[in-house]
Amino acid sequence: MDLWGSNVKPDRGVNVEVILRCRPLNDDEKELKATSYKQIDKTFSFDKVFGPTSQQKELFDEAISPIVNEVLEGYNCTIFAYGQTGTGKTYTMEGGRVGVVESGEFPRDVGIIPRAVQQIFDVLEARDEDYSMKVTFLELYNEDIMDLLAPDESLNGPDDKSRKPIALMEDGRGGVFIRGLEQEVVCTADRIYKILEKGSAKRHTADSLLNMQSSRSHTIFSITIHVKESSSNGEELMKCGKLNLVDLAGSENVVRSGAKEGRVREAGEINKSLLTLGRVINALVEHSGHVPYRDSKLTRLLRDSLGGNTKTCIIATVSPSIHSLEETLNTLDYAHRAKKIKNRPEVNQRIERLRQEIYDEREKNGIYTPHDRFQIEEAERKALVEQIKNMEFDLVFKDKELMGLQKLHDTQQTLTAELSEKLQMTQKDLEKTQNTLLEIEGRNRKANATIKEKEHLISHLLQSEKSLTKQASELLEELEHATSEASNLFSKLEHQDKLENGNKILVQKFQTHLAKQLDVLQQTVAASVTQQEEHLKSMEKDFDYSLSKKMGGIQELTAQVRHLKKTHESGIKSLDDISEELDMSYRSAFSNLTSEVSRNSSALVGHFEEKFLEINDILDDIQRDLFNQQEKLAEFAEQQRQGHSKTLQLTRSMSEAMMKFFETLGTHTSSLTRIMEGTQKINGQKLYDLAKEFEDCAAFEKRQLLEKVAELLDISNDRKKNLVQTAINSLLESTASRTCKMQNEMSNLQDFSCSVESELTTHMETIATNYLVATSVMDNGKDGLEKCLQQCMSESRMGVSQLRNAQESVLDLQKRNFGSLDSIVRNELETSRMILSRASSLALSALEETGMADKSLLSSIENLLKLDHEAHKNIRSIVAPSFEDMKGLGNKHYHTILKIKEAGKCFLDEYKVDGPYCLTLEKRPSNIPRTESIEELRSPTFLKLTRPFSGDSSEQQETGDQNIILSDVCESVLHSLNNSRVTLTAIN
Ligand SMILES: Nc1ncnc2c1ncn2[C@@H]1O[C@H](COP(=O)(O)OP(=O)(O)OP(=O)(O)O)[C@@H](O)[C@H]1O
Repeated sequence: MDLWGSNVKPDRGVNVEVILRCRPLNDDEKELKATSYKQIDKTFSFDKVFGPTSQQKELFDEAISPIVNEVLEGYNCTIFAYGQTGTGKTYTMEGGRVGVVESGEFPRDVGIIPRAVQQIFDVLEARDEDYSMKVTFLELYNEDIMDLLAPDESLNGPDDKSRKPIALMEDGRGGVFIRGLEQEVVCTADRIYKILEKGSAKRHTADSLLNMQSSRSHTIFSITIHVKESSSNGEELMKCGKLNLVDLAGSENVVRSGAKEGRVREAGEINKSLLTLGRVINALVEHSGHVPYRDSKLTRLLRDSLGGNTKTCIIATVSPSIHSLEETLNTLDYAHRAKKIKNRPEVNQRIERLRQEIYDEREKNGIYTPHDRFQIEEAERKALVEQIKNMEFDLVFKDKELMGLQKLHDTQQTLTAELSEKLQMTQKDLEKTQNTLLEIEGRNRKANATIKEKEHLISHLLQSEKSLTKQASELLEELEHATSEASNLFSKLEHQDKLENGNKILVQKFQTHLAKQLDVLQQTVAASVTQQEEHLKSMEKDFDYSLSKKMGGIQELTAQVRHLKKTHESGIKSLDDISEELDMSYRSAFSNLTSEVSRNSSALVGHFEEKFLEINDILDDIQRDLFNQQEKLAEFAEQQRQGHSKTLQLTRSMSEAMMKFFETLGTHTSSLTRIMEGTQKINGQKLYDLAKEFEDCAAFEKRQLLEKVAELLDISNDRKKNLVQTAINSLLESTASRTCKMQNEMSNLQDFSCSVESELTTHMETIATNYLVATSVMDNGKDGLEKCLQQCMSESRMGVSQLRNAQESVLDLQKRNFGSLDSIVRNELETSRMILSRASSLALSALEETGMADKSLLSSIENLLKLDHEAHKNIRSIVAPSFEDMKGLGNKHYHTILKIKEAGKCFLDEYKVDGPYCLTLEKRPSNIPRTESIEELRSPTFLKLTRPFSGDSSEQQETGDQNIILSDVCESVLHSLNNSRVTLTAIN
């Protein structure tokens, strides 16, 4: 008869409860800042979740306390702690030391087990019911079950090799039991704490990278409670509840846990148990027919808790560190799947018949049984003991067998794993080898095909070579012919080279001649300019000198005239005085009148004569001075005229020289153009001849070789033709463009010469007009000056004649007075008075006239001076621009010469750009045999393209393109010869 639960209806299936607990960051993780805000799109749902700040009490009260109550109701309950190492499984299950419990409050880090124990005792004590409590504490290490409550004397420590594992037995009803497992009956909570502490100390631990005190085993702490209750119908009921508290080993992978040597197996076993646990969970979730409980001892022990009649709670512990992310996700996935497992919890209860039994059992005083039942039971017991003994014997045998089989199975599994690994490797190797084989086969096929192709080609080539060898001798002759043609061509080129050299010398000569002529011209112009400048300067100097001298003379004249005037005035005054004296002393000194009058008259006449003579002298001086000036002016004018005419002559000669030079330049330019055109024509003709000859030769070759290697030769000939044609075209193009450029330059030069010529003519004309203007102005000045001088002279003459008239009239009066002195005494006074007054008035009028004449003379002199100044100014105004013009002309002339020189240089450069090239075939050295290959012909020893140049590196660089083009021509000739695979005889 089933003692427990046979008369109890099973509860409806309930899911495994899953709680998630995340521990806080430890100090190392805080230092490493191992948090992350990386978002992972995965959702897991759990019954309860406890964060890093959650406390032990909080977790117990909210999640575990109800389970403990259910245990007290007679249910079997299991609480697992599952998670990566170091995530707080042991902390959650056991926690810190309990120590001394004050006023029923544990220290805050005390875990589930002590708190559950405390709750059980509290409830049972409060109910005041009969109960008994037993605890077991076992460890599953490397698939061996160890009793952590075994007496101390059998153990020497956690790693004691003498520790014997205890056997896990089938109970025959699908369940298991552990033979020899110590069950300790406990009456107080303290006792349990001690047992727990002792057992924990014996547990296998090791330091791993993730936890300094890492549990290397699974532990199961079980509390079994028997409680006797009275039912409503007065019957006594016995309820039996069992609480399994399972602390699993870390679920991390071996590598990450840093398992050292010897610990790998340990990790493997731990993983094996956990893997089996995972498979069992999967099978239960997926409702597979077979649940592999038997694959590990852990699953065999927890069979009831997974899919059985036990209420199960899994506490999944995780770390908040980013470094544990993968493991955390695995734990979450594992726990989430486990949540789907359904158990069918049942209450373990039976009707109390033997209260005494419980009492005895508790008190350990034996059990009271009625006699009849005792006999029956005793018989049953004996039979059962016998049966058990037999069974135990069988079991031991079977256990041994099983262990042997298990070991065999394990060895087989390892072997299988190794073999499968080897198989996989071999398969990979095979695949690789197959691939390599395929590749090699492919290559082989290709190589075979290539060999066949090459064989075919070789045979074809051999045939071709034979035929070519035959042709070679024929071609040799052809080549000799071609060589002689080439030597002809080279001699032609040499001739052209000579021609070009002659041209070059001509150009150089022309340039030196041009330079010389230009230098002479420059010197002549400079000399002419300086001479003219000197002339003008001396003219200016002379003019200044004459002007200053004239000024001195005029000033002297003015002073003398003024002196004369004063003298005249004083004479008149004394005359007046005398007449008045005469008048006053008329009556008293009439007798002395004649003598006095005659004396006075003679004095007057003498004075007049003297003054007249003086005036005459002065006037003569003035006249002489004026004559001198006139002569000098005439002389200056003549000199100036001569200077101008000389300048004109020089300018004309210069112009003629320039004209001649430009004519010579034009002739040379046109002759050069003609030479260039001739050269171009000759070049074109030669190139045309060369192309024609080449084409003929190529056509001939083509005809000869067409039958044998028609296709190859076609391509070769076309290529050769194209090459030669392109080279010729480009050469022609370049020659034409260069000629065009040269013609342009020539026309530019001619235009420039024309413009210079016209400019020169204009300048000459301007100079001539300026000269004429200057001459006419000079002539005009001279005429004006002459007129002034003549006027001055006539006025002086007039003055002299007037003075003479006055003298004559005075003398006449004197004569008349002397003749009729006696007869006209009385009337004489009147007459004398009249004469005197008349003389006075005449003197006054003469004075006035003299003053007037003086004034007019002075004004004439001033006018003359003004005219002289104006003439001087005019001359200066003419001379200064003449100077400037001369300088400008000199500068322009200098620049023009420079430009001409530059143009000459440009012309020479241009001529050089199109400089001669010559293809020289040098003489074969005597030490090389006549039948050398074409490759050696390519060597510069035999054939080279040279271009004579003046040694200027820049010139060489500038003309590099022409070199390349001609090189290409030469290269193409060589190429064609090379392609023909012929040998060349000596070239001389
Ligand atoms: N919730 C928590 N609050 C505070 N400290 C904790 C918490 N969980 C774990 N710890 C601390 O983390 C460390 C590791 O915890 P524990 O040894 O319990 O991990 P474990 O999962 O049992 O590891 P293993 O599988 O290696 O045995 C301990 O020092 C423990 O005190």
